[in-house]
Amino acid sequence: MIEIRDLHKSYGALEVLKGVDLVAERGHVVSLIGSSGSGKSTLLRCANLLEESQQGEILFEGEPITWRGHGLDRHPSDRHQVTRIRTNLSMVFQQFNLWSHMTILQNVMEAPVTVMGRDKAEVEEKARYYLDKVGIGDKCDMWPSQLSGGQQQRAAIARGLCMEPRALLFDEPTSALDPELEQEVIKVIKDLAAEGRTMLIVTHDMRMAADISDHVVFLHQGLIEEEGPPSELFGNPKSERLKQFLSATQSA
Ligand SMILES: Nc1ncnc2c1ncn2[C@@H]1O[C@H](COP(=O)(O)OP(=O)(O)OP(=O)(O)O)[C@@H](O)[C@H]1O
Repeated sequence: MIEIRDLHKSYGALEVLKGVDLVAERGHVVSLIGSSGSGKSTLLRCANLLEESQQGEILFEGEPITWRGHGLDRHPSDRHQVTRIRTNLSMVFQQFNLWSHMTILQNVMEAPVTVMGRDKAEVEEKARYYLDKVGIGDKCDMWPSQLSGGQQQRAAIARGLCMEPRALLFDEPTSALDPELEQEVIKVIKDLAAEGRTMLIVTHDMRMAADISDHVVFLHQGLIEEEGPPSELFGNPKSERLKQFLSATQSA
């Protein structure tokens, strides 16, 4: 379970998150929707300790993981804790960030072997398993540049999975995919949630949010305007802002 309580985040004078409270239950898929600039990615980045928040708390399975005061990654013991948290709460980025000088298999194995110190042979077995699971088991020895955008995205998901995290944070997981591949990625995400992993997903794709989510959160200018099960949020939106947002996305 991920719990976010009264989270505030500013970039200089720009207040991006203004007191966000959110709960993602274990094994649930929670989608974050909202206009560009509403703070969705910032919220994910705070949960993955890529950003420091100024106020509030984030708890992962009851443990506070909020970071504040002395800069991320500076102190060796902090670095250790950051690594531990990131391996439990793995993030899949909008840009795939695959290492161009490593094969797909090496990319997927890198963090578990070099950062987490796991046994190489075991990691390789898992890496191949997860690459198969996302449908690119035959691309292990290729370079990222030899893969299509959708295949690179799936490699990035396999890389996140190979760390065997208890939660996955996705920033626009299907943005570069054609509809068929999008369905494959959606299936992977649903399977992972069914295994008990918690998923927090930022998306502009309302169809996907409706299909995949247990809970949908609509952010507006750094605050939660409305949240609930997808059937309610999309079927019977209450806030005028959400109604406007949904009709704008439908006509886009
Ligand atoms: N590193 C940064 N430094 C300064 N401002 C930033 C930084 N990152 C994000 N912002 C600003 O914070 C606000 C929220 O950005 P964020 O990326 O969280 O929004 P978003 O809802 O994910 O948007 P989008 O849907 O366009 O991805 C924006 O106004 C953005 O310009």
